[in-house]
Amino acid sequence: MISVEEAKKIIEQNIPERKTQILPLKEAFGHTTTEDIYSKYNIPNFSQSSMDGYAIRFEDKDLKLKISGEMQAGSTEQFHLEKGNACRIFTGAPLPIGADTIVMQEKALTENGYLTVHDNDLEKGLHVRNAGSDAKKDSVAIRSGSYLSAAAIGYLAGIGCTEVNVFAPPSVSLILTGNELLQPGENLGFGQVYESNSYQLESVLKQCGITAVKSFWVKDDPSEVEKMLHLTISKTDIVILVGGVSVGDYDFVIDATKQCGVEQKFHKIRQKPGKPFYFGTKGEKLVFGLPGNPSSALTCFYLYIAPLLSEIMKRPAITEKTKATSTSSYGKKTGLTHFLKATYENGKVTPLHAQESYRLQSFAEANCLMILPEDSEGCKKDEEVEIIVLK
Ligand SMILES: Nc1nc2c(c(=O)[nH]1)N[C@H]1C(S)=C(S)[C@@H](COP(=O)(O)OP(=O)(O)OC[C@H]3O[C@@H](n4cnc5c(N)ncnc54)[C@H](O)[C@@H]3O)O[C@H]1N2
Ligand code: MOO
Repeated sequence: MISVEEAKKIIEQNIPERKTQILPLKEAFGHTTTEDIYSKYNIPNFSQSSMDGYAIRFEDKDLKLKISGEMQAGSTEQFHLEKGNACRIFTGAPLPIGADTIVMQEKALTENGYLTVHDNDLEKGLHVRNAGSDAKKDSVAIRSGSYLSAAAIGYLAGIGCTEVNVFAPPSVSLILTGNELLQPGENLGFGQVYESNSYQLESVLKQCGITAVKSFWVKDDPSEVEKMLHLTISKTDIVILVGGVSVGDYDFVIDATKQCGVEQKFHKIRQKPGKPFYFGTKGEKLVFGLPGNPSSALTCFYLYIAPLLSEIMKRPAITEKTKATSTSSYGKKTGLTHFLKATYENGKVTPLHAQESYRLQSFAEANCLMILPEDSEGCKKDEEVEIIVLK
């Protein structure tokens, strides 16, 4: 058995080469750019008004100005503003040639086609959006390695971009093993268990930006497990087997990985939950074996697979390590790192009541995992501990 830190290091040493992908802009949310993106145009492409009002020459502000024209958003014809004149203008409309300042209509009086300005705060250039102020023609609008937030997608659309080169999400297969598993919706019979791992894992994979997930169910039958592993390794970048990684007579996952030529990197970690976690590789393909207990499976995912996916796709992490003060004491034996389902608020962390790995009830309430290191005997009330916040 290896330590949590050793397991993390081994996974980091086996990160496959990153792939890139060109995506239509509307599908690129949450991805990270692989190259600088240039603006083909000055944005805005013309100087424009940011208010409904009147365009004037600043030097004319104290004169009675003749309103000699009108510009609305979408006007494609240019208008020349002569000295001593004003032009009616609306938000987003091009500034007339010669105008340099916008007077808000609330700060102007009009009478018989003439305008007087009543704005003590008027400055030259007020309410003018200069051409190229949001992006300069032929300059970098978004740097390589930028996370594409909703705002970034909007900004790229605003400079006329239609597609972007991003780090590609790996494709993932989930193989759920177990004769006892039943789909939610069916009547639960004696000895049966609702299959919940694919639900939580597909959800958290989605949170990690992975939508190309295929889930397969196989019985506890060595040849079925092997056949499915063989098929999924050939078709996807990452295979996650769930259940059947322990030492029982019907746990066939480790044998199947051997039969499929997967090189074992580790099996079993000194941690609770998730002790029998498995990791192996076949070429660039990664194979994980998550323990079947739902709480163990999800904990291992947060600890090891989520950070790996963030690294592959250069996305922000979905967890964050920080420190907090424990509101209660918690005792444990030395030898395993414990990850307790807990709640975190205002710098304080409270371990929840149900820590057994078959239970998801406390996990459903938790917003963090409290870390009690391998060599510790737990923590005391008011002691500072490390936690992993689940975003
Ligand atoms: N003699 C030993 N027995 C066990 C050990 C050990 O060290 N020595 N380790 C225990 C630990 S810790 C864990 S964790 C489990 C892991 O077992 P497996 O990965 O082989 O998982 P299964 O036996 O297939 O299932 C465990 C448990 O989880 C339920 N399960 C499985 N898949 C799903 C699913 N998709 N949805 C919902 N529930 C699922 C399954 O019904 C079992 O109750 O091994 C211990 N044993
Ligand atoms: O480690 Mo197991 O994952 O405790 O139930």
